[in-house]
Amino acid sequence: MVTEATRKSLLKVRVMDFITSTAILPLLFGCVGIFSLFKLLQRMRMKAYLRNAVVVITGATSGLGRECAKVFYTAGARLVLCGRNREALEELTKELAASLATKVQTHKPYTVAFDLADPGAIVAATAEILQCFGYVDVLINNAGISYRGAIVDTTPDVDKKVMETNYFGPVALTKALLPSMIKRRQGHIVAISSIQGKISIPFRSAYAASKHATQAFFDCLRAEMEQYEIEVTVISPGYIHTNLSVNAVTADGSKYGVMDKTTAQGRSPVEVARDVLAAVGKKKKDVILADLLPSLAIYLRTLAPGLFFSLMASRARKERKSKNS
Ligand SMILES: NC(=O)C1=CN([C@@H]2O[C@H](COP(=O)(O)OP(=O)(O)OC[C@H]3O[C@@H](n4cnc5c(N)ncnc54)[C@H](OP(=O)(O)O)[C@@H]3O)[C@@H](O)[C@H]2O)C=CC1
Ligand SMILES: CCCCCCCCCCCCCCCC(=O)OCC(=O)COP(=O)(O)O
Repeated sequence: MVTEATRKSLLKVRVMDFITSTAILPLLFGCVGIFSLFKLLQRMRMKAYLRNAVVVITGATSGLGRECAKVFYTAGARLVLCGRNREALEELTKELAASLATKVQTHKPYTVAFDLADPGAIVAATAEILQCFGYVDVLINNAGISYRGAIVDTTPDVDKKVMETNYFGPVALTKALLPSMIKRRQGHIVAISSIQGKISIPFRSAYAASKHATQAFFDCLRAEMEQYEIEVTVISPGYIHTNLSVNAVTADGSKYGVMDKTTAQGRSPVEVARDVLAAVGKKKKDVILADLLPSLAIYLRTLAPGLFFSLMASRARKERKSKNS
């Protein structure tokens, strides 16, 4: 009588016989080999692309921008670090110079301080940026502010401030740098958007609007720049543990000043910066860096908008209730 255990071991033997007697095993090894070789070549190409590249990072004084500065510096990029706070930029430059030796040659970064929300400052800043190395290979539009408030309470000045910082500023800087990239037929524009550039959640109107506008603008840019071989990457992260919520602006224009639980529980900016480096190195076009639920929510918004809107309305009700209690 054949027991269950004997039947299982017989089956195993037959499967092993099949694998060894056919071409499956060499085929399997071949596939793994080709895949590993492909990955190796991809990594080598990525490293070569970033080594010595002139990379401009806005919002380099804190959070994700600061961590991006570190990973791009370590990858051998020639950096131009931008932000409003000159001292913080200088401090970061010193910190980078003092960091441990890397395999590749590193370069002392330049710093350019300006306010992205001031349209008058962008022309002068662009000239200063171009003076650093003579050209720009990669522009990372990272700087941004968030917002918390109900639409009915929010002053138009707050809507404008968020749009100036997150949308009009990066758009103006990008446009100012494009002619030199087009002339060289080389360049890469990166926009750090957000999951909220793909879906809108309650009490974030100005922020979500600015990020949706960012996504739309840079998608148009990608299509228009293809003829010049200029790359455009839009990156949409979920929550990251930075000071974004602390620095957020509220309905009346005051600082929110609170580290939200969602922000505190967000991904480490170090990890996200590594993902940004990989996305840029691989010349990705559109990248979502978020957990399963926010990623699924994007599909839900497209495939079942009615259900998505009900979920957002219920979220708004809950948030209003918890604020009033
Ligand atoms: N944290 C998160 O959960 C998420 C963040 N993001 C995006 O990541 C990007 C970086 O934010 P994060 O690091 O989290 O937040 P931080 O508040 O830590 O950093 C924001 C950066 O933007 C700069 N900045 C703000 N306003 C201006 C301005 N008017 N002109 C010039 N620079 C300015 C700040 O510099 P200064 O020193 O001048 O204030 C700072 O360096 C933003 O675009 C944000 O929308 C996207 C998804 C999730
Ligand atoms: C098929 C099943 C799908 C189930 C979907 C359920 C819907 C869940 C809603 C999830 C909402 C996620 C919001 C994520 C927001 C986010 O990650 O924002 C990133 C930021 O930019 C953070 O900025 P903030 O200032 O808001 O902290």
